[in-house]
Amino acid sequence: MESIIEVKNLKKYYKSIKAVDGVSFDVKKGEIVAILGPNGAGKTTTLEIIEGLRKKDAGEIYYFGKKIENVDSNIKERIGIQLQDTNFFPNLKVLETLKAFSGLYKNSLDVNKILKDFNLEEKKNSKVSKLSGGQLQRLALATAVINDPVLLFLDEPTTGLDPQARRSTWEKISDLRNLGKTIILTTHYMEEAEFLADRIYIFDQGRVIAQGTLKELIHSLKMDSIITFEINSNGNFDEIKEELFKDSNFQVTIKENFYTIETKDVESTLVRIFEDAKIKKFDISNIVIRKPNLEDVFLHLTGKSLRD
Ligand SMILES: Nc1ncnc2c1ncn2[C@@H]1O[C@H](COP(=O)(O)OP(=O)(O)OP(=O)(O)O)[C@@H](O)[C@H]1O
Repeated sequence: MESIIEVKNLKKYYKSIKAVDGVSFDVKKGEIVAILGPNGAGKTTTLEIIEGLRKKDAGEIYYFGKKIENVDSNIKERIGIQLQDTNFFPNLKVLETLKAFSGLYKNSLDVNKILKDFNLEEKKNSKVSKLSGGQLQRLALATAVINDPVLLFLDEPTTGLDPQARRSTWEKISDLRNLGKTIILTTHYMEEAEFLADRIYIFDQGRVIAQGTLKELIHSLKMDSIITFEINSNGNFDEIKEELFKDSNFQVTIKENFYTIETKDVESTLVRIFEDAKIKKFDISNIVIRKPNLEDVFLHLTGKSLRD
């Protein structure tokens, strides 16, 4: 399938900080690609280099199959950018803001249709400074699509939003994909990448540490389920705590009285846990069996949590 963006061995160093350290990826026509990573992983720097807002130190960038050195006006007409913090003029009204953005392009969509599509009709005469976080985010998305771009860059499109506003932004982004847009977004929410992305690149410390579809990334863990539970004992539990399941081939993590066991065989693992509980006289509570997620992929690769 046709690549809309391709990046090869991109680098950007700030003195000793390797913000982007040899990143390669591509985005194909019609897909949503998520760059997932913790704070400081290099997501924004990567995006802003491709958008032409920062200079690269090394690497190659291809737009629509052609190698480019600068993001020229031809490309600018065909892309839409939502920055991490869009600073609108606070005293400008919503409609005025959209008109100002539409004036930047040769071709732009009808402003009234955009107001409707992004559920901002009621707010068209409100000053930007009076908008809620969710409304501001919708305005940022609306300004990013005003030129009807082929490719959309969304930098952390839902950071700071409450769960309801986040959901509705996700729906909006899905609608844009259904309209045929190609989208690259950054996020540090694994749920966002899980919900939206056709393919995911996991970033850490300026590098791509894993990539694939959600299914492929989870599959790479080679575990089917994760069982967590709490153990309580009347006896001196601390003494046996580390010894429990030591003779098993379980992958066990202990945090206070909470055990996490990764397993390919839920049934036999559960049998073993309850047998041990009976023999060694401890109680089990709060047992949860869940499927692995992107957080587990990240934890396995880096030994740390996405939100540390
Ligand atoms: N202009 C700059 N000068 C110096 N260091 C910078 C600059 N911009 C970014 N960095 C550093 O580069 C690294 C990557 O930053 P970047 O903003 O790209 O990460 P990020 O993954 O987007 O993080 P976040 O999720 O917090 O936005 C960080 O260590 C950051 O402090």
